Amino acid sequence: MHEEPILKMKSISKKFGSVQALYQVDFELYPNEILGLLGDNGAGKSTLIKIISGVFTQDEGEIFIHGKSVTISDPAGAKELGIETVYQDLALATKLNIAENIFLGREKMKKFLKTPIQVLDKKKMETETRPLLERLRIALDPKLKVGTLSGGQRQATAIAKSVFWEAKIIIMDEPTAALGVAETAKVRQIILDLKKHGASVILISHNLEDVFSVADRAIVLRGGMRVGDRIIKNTTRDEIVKLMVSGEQKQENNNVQLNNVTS
Ligand SMILES: Nc1ncnc2c1ncn2[C@@H]1O[C@H](COP(=O)(O)OP(=O)(O)OP(=O)(O)O)[C@@H](O)[C@H]1O
Repeated sequence: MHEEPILKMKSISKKFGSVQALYQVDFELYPNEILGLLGDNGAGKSTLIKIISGVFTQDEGEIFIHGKSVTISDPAGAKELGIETVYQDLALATKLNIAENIFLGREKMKKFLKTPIQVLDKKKMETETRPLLERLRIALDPKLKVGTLSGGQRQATAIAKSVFWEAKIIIMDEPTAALGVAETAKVRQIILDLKKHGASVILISHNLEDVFSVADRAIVLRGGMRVGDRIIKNTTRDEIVKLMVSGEQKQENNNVQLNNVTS
């Protein structure tokens, strides 16, 4: 791919005490791309996405959005840049309905003329949520309480929320963990729909089938370093597993850092 990345990270390093969680990691995400971020436990995946989503700040390295250098100092700053993260715990309010969750923190209020009274405009929130769910082919009534939904339906709600707020970059942390076969298939379809609607997705998953069924490309981390970058249609599950387990000993053409970096 030769177009400009929507997100580019250059030589990102992060230490926690004496633990080098990331070391000079380069990372790029292209417009309209689904990118799998893979690696064994402790490889540095969560640290990297937390830097992108403003939870952590890198010790070294630079981040560019559409070629422009940016500082992402907190999660609100990431949202302003169009970056939304769907964490494993989904951060939904189970006692509220789907529409109220979509608008959580950014509620629509009814205003009464000549009084300071404001109440939630539930009808408006539901009316705006309905076409959103239809667009993503999520067959759910916006009035359903999130507490009554299955794991897959909750995942769909969390994804719909990020779409509603026009995220350009959607980060998903293990979206199919703990889902059954049918629900996993539905979540994969929603991820493909996100791409159809113009978003770029970073997908962290231990499930290689997720990555092979939806992703265009995969970046592999190992021991805090980037050890592989593969176009999915040109690689195999075996090759990816080998990269995750032992990295690779030949220099790639895209600045992959090897374990024995000499600086
Ligand atoms: N807040 C923290 N404090 C101290 N060490 C941390 C912290 N977060 C991560 N680490 C360490 O940084 C390294 C990378 O961890 P990270 O969670 O990014 O890996 P991961 O690839 O997401 O792993 P997993 O798949 O197990 O979630 C690990 O050695 C981990 O113990």
